[in-house]
Amino acid sequence: MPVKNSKIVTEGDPLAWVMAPPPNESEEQRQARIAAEAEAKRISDAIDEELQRQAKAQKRGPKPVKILLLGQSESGKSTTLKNFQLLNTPKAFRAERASWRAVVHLNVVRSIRVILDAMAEAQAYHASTYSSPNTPIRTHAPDLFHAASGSSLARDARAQHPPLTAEHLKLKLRLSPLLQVEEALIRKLTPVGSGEVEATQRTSGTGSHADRARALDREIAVNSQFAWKGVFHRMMGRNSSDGEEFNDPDDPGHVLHACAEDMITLWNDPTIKALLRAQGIRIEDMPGFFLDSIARVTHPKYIPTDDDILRARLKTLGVSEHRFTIKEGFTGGISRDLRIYDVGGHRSLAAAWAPFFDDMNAILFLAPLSGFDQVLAEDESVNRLEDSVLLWKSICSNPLLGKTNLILFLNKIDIFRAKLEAGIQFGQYIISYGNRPNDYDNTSAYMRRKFGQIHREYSPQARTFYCHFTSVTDTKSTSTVLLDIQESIIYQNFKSVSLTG
Ligand SMILES: Nc1nc2c(ncn2[C@@H]2O[C@H](COP(=O)(O)OP(=O)(O)OP(=O)(O)O)[C@@H](O)[C@H]2O)c(=O)[nH]1
Ligand SMILES: [Mg+2]
Repeated sequence: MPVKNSKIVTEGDPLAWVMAPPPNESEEQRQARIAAEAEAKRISDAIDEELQRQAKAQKRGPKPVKILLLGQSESGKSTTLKNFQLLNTPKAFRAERASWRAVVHLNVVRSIRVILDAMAEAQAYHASTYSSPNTPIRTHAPDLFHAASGSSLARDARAQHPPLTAEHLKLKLRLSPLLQVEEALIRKLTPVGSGEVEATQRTSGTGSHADRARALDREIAVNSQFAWKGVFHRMMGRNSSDGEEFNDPDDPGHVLHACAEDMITLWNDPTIKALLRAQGIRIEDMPGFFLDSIARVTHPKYIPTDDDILRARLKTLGVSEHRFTIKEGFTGGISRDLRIYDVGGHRSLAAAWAPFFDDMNAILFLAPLSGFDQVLAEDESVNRLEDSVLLWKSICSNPLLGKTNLILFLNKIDIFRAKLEAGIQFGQYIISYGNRPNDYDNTSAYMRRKFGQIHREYSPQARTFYCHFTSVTDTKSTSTVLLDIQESIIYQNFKSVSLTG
């Protein structure tokens, strides 16, 4: 019987033929099949019901708010992310403090290495009459504004290397174990597959001969924050986050502690300070500067503070998504999912990310104003501020991002101010600024106008220019701005007054 029926049913319908019961089915088999089919249908209905419930819930629930952080390397993207974490998930942020200890240590060692390299260059200079040849370097950006790389300025100053004494050379020798510490820290921070060590420039980057030599130095970049954090959690004692000592006898922190006094002596030595000045190196403006706190950060019981974590420098590799739930109260009673995307700002990639992020509610673009007298680590013929302007232009003009809100942070204004106050002439690097006053108000307003002009001219369709002068290592002022941004995006209602401060 079933054979006949199934034949009739399957005619012209291959799918029905496949689904049809087997030709010689017994009554017992038929019952079992019908029971199995009923069970399968029950399960399938339950799945459908769940899917429908989820779809309804998703329709009802507000969409997640998505923000992409963009900007050149060292512009402050990851630091801004840390501010979002501190604002929305302070407990989780603080629970990970101990993991940052090694990063701070690595930063200290790198700063000391910059000094040791500068000393080596001074020694070489005094040992011979060698003077470096003038390498041709592009001095201006033709289309936007004229920006000089500054190499010739640094070259002039280098002629005044103060001579080093035997005491200096002894100090240099005693600090050499730090080089092994750097290796050990790098190995620990980059478990297999989680990071990469790349050639990069560590100095303030005035493009001098010294900088070119240092371009061969390495900076580590990590892919997944969790991989390296995990390693350090395992290294720590049980109550480490409360300030317990590292229990591991191989902890590189022990060597740092042993070298602390020598590092302090070196950093405070007037000849060394003069030497750094002569070579145009401003360590205090470099990322991850902790030399004014050596005793504290090398103490065996040292646990980084919020400020230390924000100042610690660890280069980002790749892209990472960070999820938060914005708590009720911030958003007037509703709770919303917030997703922040942090990408590595290496030059070859920064602009390439953009098209993958056309569904962002906002792009937060960081342009460090302090880079006006620096060149890129990746390409020393390019002025950093000029590079930021070009990247900004490419984001503004990208048709895929035409409807995305762009929020500009003119960042690192603390370093920017310090440089101007130290007498570094803005107009000497940003040639188009000419000889207008070298003060913060005029120079910052000039740059804001430049970025605003590009935004206006290159946006595919009209949109508002949101700009803020920031120093994202300052958590207090940054949290006010970020709160404003979170709320503005949620309500699709940017408060231009508070954002264009
Ligand atoms: N003084 C000062 N330092 C800052 C400021 N913003 C960031 N920094 C420091 O600059 C360094 C680089 O910041 P990051 O946030 O790591 O830069 P990034 O844009 O994520 O860089 P990549 O990961 O290489 O793309 C860190 O050591 C920060 O502490 C600022 O406004 N002022
Ligand atoms: Mg980063």
